Amino acid sequence: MTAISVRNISKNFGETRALRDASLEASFAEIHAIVGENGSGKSTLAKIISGIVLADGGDVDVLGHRPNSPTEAIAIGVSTIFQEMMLAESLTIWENVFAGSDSFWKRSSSVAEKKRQTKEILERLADCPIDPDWPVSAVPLSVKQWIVISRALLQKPKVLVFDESSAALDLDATSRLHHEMLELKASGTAVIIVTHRIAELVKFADQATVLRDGVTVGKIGREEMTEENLLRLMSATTGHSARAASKEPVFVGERHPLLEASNIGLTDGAQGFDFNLHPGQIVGIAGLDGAGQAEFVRILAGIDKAPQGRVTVRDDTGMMQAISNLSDAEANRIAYVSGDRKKEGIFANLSIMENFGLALYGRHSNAAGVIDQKALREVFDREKDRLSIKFGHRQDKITTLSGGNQQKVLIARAFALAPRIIILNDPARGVDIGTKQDLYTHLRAFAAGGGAVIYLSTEIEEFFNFADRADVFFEGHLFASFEQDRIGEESILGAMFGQSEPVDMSEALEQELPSNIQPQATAS
Ligand SMILES: Nc1ncnc2c1ncn2[C@@H]1O[C@H](COP(=O)(O)OP(=O)(O)OP(=O)(O)O)[C@@H](O)[C@H]1O
Repeated sequence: MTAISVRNISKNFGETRALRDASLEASFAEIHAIVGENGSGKSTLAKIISGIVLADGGDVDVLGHRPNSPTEAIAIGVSTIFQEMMLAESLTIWENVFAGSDSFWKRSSSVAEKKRQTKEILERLADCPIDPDWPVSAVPLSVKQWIVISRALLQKPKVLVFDESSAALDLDATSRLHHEMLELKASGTAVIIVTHRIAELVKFADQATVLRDGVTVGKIGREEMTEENLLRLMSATTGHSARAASKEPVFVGERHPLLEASNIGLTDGAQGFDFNLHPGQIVGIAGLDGAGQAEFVRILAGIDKAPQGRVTVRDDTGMMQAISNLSDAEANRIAYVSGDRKKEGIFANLSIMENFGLALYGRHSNAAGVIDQKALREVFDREKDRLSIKFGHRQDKITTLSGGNQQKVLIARAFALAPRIIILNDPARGVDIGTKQDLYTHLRAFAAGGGAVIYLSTEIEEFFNFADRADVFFEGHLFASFEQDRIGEESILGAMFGQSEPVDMSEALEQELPSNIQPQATAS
């Protein structure tokens, strides 16, 4: 039975044609994915189904209605989970879970009951103890994502729309989420999911609608659902799928570490661990949510201070300089790209250009502080071409960009800073597969030129054919380290669950350089 039938939809935002001819048919008891490159119109289509955006043209039938507002959509049984988390940070967890719910449940449940339900669902989903009275501001990004998900699930929807493009969920959490989706499907719900995680989608979606430049270019059923088929349809014009993840030429040069972290403890009194990074090296960082890896990369980037231990970077003269705050990091050309772009990355009220240029003003202004806008625009144009950022005008607000394109602006800003070390904290969340491949190519070229990369990812597949070393965190410390040829799903997953022998990183410091970094032949 058809739950959703939208046909020949068009939608413009000013001059941007977000959807030109989009159609989607989904049944009850079905998991239906919407896939496509960044900016292809996936979120816009999802928002039309949820009544958040109104179509300019075409037929919309959702559960027999054409929802004209989110409230109308909720009233007919549509729940939505969006990319950009809508949470009131100063309120408690339970207040957020039940925000706006009283009108649907007609104040049927007491505060105590709401708290009980919040605790029950969140502990199941987040797999950790939760106090419903905690303020949302105190919980990590992944728990915030679960709060938004719980809010939608508790409404027992007939249609659930899930725009997961930037979901902050690790591997284990993703499988719990898939389990919830399968349960919903079994109870008859039509689950619509917007995703870039093609490899996972192939395992559990029943149908996929593929968008390219605002047009539905195909629908793929369970039997034909392979990564190759999806990628071919998604990127027929760009040929991204054909791009092999080949290794670039490697950096030939400096033998000494560029960055060293010694005796780092993420909590006071913790057993310390060491870490090093050489020029030309790409180090992947993994771990289950809460294992310490996110805190660690923030320390390396000078954002937070290590409770214990010391981070140093070799400066241009060969001296090791301490990194204890952001200005140390900036002075030593360490750039940071956050995956939590809403909290740490973008300034929602500023334009695309302002968001890009903020950190560059110092470099492109004269002695009187006047910014050289022309020079800045040139840098922007170069970076936007490099990362294929799609937008209307430079002066449009950054929030008018699709999620993936916002993320690209932040990556472009990091490159434009001409860093020596780039630290990326799950940067590919919400970024389409073609752009991911481009990002890997840029990062490899950056490393080949003598830069060094620290790349935290919740998708360990990202490390394959890309990272020179993968360091895995477990229970608050660096637990295992794998060189290139040992980077694989089994090794990394095992370590994420604490299943391999911890390595002694102080020994690793003494060891040979990674195989891809050859010492330079010295002319004598
Ligand atoms: N509110 C808005 N104002 C202006 N332009 C918008 C708005 N919302 C979306 N767009 C534009 O419409 C196009 C499609 O955006 P949409 O968010 O639907 O893409 P998407 O496929 O979900 O992308 P992503 O994978 O990056 O999340 C983009 O070019 C985007 O910049």
